[in-house]
Amino acid sequence: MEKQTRTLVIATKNEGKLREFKAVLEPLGFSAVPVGDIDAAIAEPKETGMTFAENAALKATYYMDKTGYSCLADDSGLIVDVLHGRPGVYSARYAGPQHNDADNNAKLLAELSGVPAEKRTARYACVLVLARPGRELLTAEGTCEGIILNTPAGDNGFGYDPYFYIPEKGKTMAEMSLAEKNGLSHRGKALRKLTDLLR
Ligand SMILES: O=P(O)(O)OP(=O)(O)OP(=O)(O)OC[C@H]1O[C@@H](n2cnc3c(O)ncnc32)[C@H](O)[C@@H]1O
Ligand SMILES: [Mg+2]
Repeated sequence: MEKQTRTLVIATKNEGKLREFKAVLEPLGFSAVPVGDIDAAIAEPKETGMTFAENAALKATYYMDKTGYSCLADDSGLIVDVLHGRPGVYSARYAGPQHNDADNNAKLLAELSGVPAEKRTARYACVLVLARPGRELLTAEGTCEGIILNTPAGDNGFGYDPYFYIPEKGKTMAEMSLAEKNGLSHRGKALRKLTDLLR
């Protein structure tokens, strides 16, 4: 019973997200198991929602139904002001369905070409949904403000992190350790809210 309630299946196929989840959840006594370890054959659901919240709920419910476990899903993305919120919910597939970080970053830079630094404001947003058999969904969200650089810096993180600069820290998210990123990121904030709800 104890173990059952403390195991969280992480409903993501993204290794970068999984690393961040484990770093926050495991010290709090949760065992964070990627859904691929439960059943590698489960196909990814189509993310048909128009919002992060809809897609996070869709993924959490889908994987709970497939596995029978409590499943924690994350839907997140990059919101760029001068691009009217793009890529937003399409962040993973901005440059096409292949989910390629390099292609997505190249497209982002092309869209921002000629835009001066002061107009390159952006934020990351994350919505987490925990689906538990027979219970209501739990939701938590977080955001993190930054500026989109023209040249990448750092090798940590994933996705848009080498271009996502945090002025207060004087570095990009890809220049931060896992712990430092989790301390201020959209996902870290959402995760702390969610684990508070579980106490
Ligand atoms: O759906 P799952 O399987 O969780 O994995 P995914 O990568 O497809 O995840 P999303 O559908 O939520 O798309 C989120 C995209 O937004 C970007 N993103 C989100 N959080 C990020 C972060 O912390 N650092 C860099 N890029 C991030 C990145 O391109 C992600 O692929
Ligand atoms: Mg996805």
